[in-house]
Amino acid sequence: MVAIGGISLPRFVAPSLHRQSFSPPAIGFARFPNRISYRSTVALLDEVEKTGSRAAIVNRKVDGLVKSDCETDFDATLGNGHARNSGKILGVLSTVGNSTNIKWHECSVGKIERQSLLEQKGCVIWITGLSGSGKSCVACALNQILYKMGKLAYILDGDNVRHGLNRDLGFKAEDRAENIKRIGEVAKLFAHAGVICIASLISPYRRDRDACRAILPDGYFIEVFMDVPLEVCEARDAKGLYKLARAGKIKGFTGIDDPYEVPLNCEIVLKNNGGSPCEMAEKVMSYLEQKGFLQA
Ligand SMILES: Nc1ncnc2c1ncn2[C@@H]1O[C@H](COP(=O)(O)OS(=O)(=O)O)[C@@H](OP(=O)(O)O)[C@H]1O
Ligand SMILES: Nc1ncnc2c1ncn2[C@@H]1O[C@H](COP(=O)(O)OP(=O)(O)O)[C@@H](O)[C@H]1O
Repeated sequence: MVAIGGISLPRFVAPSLHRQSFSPPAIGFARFPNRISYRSTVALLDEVEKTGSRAAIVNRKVDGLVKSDCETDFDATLGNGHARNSGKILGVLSTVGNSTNIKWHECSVGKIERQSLLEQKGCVIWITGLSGSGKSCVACALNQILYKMGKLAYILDGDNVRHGLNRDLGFKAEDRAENIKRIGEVAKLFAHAGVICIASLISPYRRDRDACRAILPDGYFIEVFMDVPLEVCEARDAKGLYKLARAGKIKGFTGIDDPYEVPLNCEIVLKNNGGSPCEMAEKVMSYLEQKGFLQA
């Protein structure tokens, strides 16, 4: 661990911190001296307008950009994939679920361009585990480490999203399924935006987690299991909810009278006594680095 500005940071971030300043990068073209200039951007955009496609940018390999397989996958899962799955394509209009006569709009600034801008790859880190297992602490520690490295992450915390988007949902199985589905879809959009999206929610049912995995390209859904026994979570009881559940004042509480299905083949397992949240986040960082998510 190293202590910088009163914040303890794990070893993982120390080398880069020695080399570079802490300030978050400025936004705008000025930040990318090694990238395409404003003048040539305008020229390219003119060409895009003329040809009506993003191919001008992609095929000219500006800044080494090439449309990758993964982007094709993302495009498919975002729009056309759904239309194709619905089996009903009416010329350029599609029917997706109950949405009739809709059309997918393309833009010349795509995932590859955003990745290049952010110097990272968007993905979803899905942290699952019992209440009190340490999901939020790990999510926050991970977010801090990434921020200090100049990487953009965003946390979708079950508790927080239930304050807004999912405020209409309770804790019955179908409400949890809807909660997880919506957060999965939002997380996919963040990943497509190039952001490292950290979803932290109990997500107790395997089927619901697997459905979120299925809407992302292979490798872009990273499931992290907080492997902390119920007794430990209950002893922590940070919010006093286990006590209420044991007293019968909360019904259907995960681990008490509602099931938690342990992941069978997740990417990362964080065991109880595996160290502080920061040390656990360091393990996730190693995975991200090894898989190339910390570069464009
Ligand atoms: N019945 C029941 N079961 C489990 N948890 C409950 C329940 N009622 C309220 N809470 C509080 O809601 C938080 C879990 O919300 P999630 O959106 O993560 O749950 S789920 O994924 O839809 O199962 C959870 O937060 P965490 O402790 O951070 O996990 C609890 O604070
Ligand atoms: N790695 C850890 N080791 C020991 N205690 C922890 C650890 N991570 C979290 N805790 C404790 O557990 C409590 C619940 O953590 P939290 O992140 O809120 O869990 P969750 O989001 O899964 O409900 C916190 O009050 C914290 O003190």
